[in-house]
Amino acid sequence: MAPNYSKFLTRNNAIAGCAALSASIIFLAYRQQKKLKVNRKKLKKDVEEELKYLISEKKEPRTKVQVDRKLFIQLGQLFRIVVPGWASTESSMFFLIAGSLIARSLCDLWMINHGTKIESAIISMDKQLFYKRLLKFLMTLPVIALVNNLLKYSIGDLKIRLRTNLTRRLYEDYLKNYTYYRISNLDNRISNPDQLLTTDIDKFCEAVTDLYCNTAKPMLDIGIYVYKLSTSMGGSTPALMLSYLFVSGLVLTHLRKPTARLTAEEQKLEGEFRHINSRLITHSEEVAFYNGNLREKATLLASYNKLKHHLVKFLGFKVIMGIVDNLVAKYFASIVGFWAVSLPFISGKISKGSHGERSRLYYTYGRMLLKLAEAIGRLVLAGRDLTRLAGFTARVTQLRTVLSELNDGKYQRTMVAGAEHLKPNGGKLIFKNNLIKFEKVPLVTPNGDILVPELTFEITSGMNVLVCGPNGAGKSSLFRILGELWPIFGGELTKPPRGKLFYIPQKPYMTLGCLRDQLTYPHSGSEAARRGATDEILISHLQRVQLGYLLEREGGLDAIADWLDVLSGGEKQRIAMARLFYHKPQFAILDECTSAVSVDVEGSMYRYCREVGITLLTVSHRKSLWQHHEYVLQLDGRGSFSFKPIENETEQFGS
Ligand SMILES: Nc1ncnc2c1ncn2[C@@H]1O[C@H](COP(=O)(O)OP(=O)(O)OP(=O)(O)O)[C@@H](O)[C@H]1O
Repeated sequence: MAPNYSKFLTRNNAIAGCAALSASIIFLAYRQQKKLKVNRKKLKKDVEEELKYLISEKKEPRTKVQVDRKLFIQLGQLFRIVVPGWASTESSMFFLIAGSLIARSLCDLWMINHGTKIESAIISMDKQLFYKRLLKFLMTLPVIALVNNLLKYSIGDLKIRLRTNLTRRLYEDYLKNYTYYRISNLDNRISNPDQLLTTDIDKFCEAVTDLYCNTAKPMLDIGIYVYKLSTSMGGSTPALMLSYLFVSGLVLTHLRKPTARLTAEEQKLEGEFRHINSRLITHSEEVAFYNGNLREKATLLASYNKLKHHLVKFLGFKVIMGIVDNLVAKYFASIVGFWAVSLPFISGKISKGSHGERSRLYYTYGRMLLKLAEAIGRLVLAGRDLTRLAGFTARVTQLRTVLSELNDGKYQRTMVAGAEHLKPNGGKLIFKNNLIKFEKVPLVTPNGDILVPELTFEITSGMNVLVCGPNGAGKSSLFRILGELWPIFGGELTKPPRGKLFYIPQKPYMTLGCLRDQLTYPHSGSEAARRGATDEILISHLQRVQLGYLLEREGGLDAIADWLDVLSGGEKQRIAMARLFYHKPQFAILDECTSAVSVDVEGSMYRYCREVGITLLTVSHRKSLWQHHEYVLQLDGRGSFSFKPIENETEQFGS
C-alpha cells in the first residue's frame, strides 16, 4: 500500500518547508557572496602588491605645507617675479579688477533698486511709468553686461600675464647650464618637472587671481560697512563682528591645514600619472614589439589607482571641511550679525522714538550689519583659496630652489654607502683650445659610485683616440664629465669650451623643423646662413654621408617632417655626421654612433674628419675603426685604465 503523504501537506508544514528552502537559498547566496568578497579582497591585495612592485613607494619625508610666515615669504618672492613693479601692466590689471569689482557691486545695487521700482510701477498700475522704467532698464543692460565681462577679461588677462612671467623666468633657469638634464639625471628631488612647468604654474596663477578676487570685494565691503556703522552706531557693534572674523578665521585656518599638503600631493600624483602615460607614447614601438599591452595597462592603472585613492581621500576631507565652512562662515556669521544688530536695541541704546522710527533704524543698520556679516563670511571662506594657494606655492618654490641649486652646481641625491665624503665639483675645470687633459680626475657617477679612482691622460688636436672597455666600465660616464653634464669630484680637467666639443650619441636627436634644421642643429637655418653655410655646402655634407636621395624623396632642404619617425636608425646617424661636418668642432665624441652605418661609408666619414681637422674620440666595438685612430684608452671595468698608442699587438685587447 502506498504511504499516505497527504497528512504531511498541511498549511503549516508547507510554510515551514518554504521557510527552510528560502533560508538555505539565502545561506547559500550569503556563502557565495562571502566567497566572492574574499576573492575580490584577495585580488585587490594581489593588485596592491603588484602596484608596490611597479611603482616604487619611497617614503618621502613629509614636507610642511601650510599657511604660515614661510608661505608669505615664498609668496612675496614669487610675486616679485610675476608682478615686475608698481608701474607694470600686471599691477594695473590688479587695479582694473578692483575697479571692475566696485563697478559690478554698483550694477548689482542698481539692478535691485530699479527692479523694485519697476515692480512698484506695476503694483500702482502706472502704465506710463512702467514703460519708462522698463526702457531705462533695457538701455542700461548692455552697460552691466560690459562691466561683467570687463571683470572676466581682466581676471583672465591677469592670469595669462602672471603665467607668462613665471614661465619665462623658470625656463630661463631650466635651460641654463644643462639644468634640464641635471634635474632628472643628477638630482632626485623632483620627478616630474614637466608637470610643474605646465600645470602647476597655471594652477598657481589661477589660485592667485581667485584669492585676489575673493578677498578684494569682501574687504572693500567690510571697510565701507565698518566705517558707516561705527560713525552712526559707535564702534562696539562692528568690533564684535570683526572679532568674530578674527577668531573664526584662526579656527578655520587651523582646521584646513591639511589642504595645502593634500593639494601638493595631488599635483605630484597627477604628474606621476602623466609621466607614465608619456613614457608609453615615447616607447610605443618597443612596447608593441614586445606585445606589452597588459603589462603597460597594469602600470598605468596602478598609477591611476594611486591618484584615485588620494582624490577620494581628499574629497572626503573637502566635504567635511565644507560642512564646517558653511556653519562657521555662513550660518554662525549671520547669527553673530543678528546678535550684533540686537545689541543697541535690547540694551536700550535705541529706545527713543516710535515703533516706526525704531523699525526704520533697524532696517538701515540691521541690513548693513547683515551685509557686513556676509562679507565677513566670504572673507573667512577665502581662507580656503589661501590654503590651496599654499600647496601650489610650495611646489613652485621647490622647483625654483632646485633649479637655482643645480645652476650653482649643487644637487641632492642618495649616495652609495661610503661616498658621503665625496664633494661634487671638488675638481678644477680649465678651458683651453685644442687640448683635452685629465689630471688625477676620478670617474665617479652622480651617486658616488667610483668607476676609476684617478684618470690621467692627454689628447691634443690631431690625436684620434679609441675608447674601449666592457659594459658599465664608464666610457659614456667619461664623456658626461667631459661634456660638463656630471660634476668633477677631484683633480684637474683641461678642455676646450663647450661649443668646440661635439657629442654624437648612438641615437642622435632630431629636432622639430625642416631638413636644413637637422643639419645645423642647434643653430637655426638663418643662423647657419649668417655663419656662411649656403645650401650648396649643406647639400655637399648630405651627399658626403650618402644621404643625397633624401633631398629628392622628402622635397629639398625645406621639407618639414617628424624626422625622428621618418628616418631610419642609420640615416639618423648619418645626419648626425653631416651635422658634425657643418659644425666642424675641435673635438668630437662618437659614442657608438656609427653602429648602424656600413663600413665603407664610415671610413669615408672618418677620412673627411681628419681632412677638416676634427679630432675624434670614438667608443666602438668595430675592429674596422682601429685604423682611423692613433691612441687607445682602455678601461678594464675594475677601476684601472691604460692610455697608449695603437700598435699591431694592441688589437689583442679587443673591447
Ligand atoms: N645617471 C647615473 N647615475 C648613477 N649611475 C649611473 C648613471 N649613469 C650610468 N651609471 C652607472 O655608471 C656605470 C658606467 O656607466 P656607463 O654608461 O659609463 O658605461 P659604459 O662603459 O658606457 O657602458 P656600455 O658599454 O654598456 O655603454 C654603470 O654601472 C651605470 O650603471
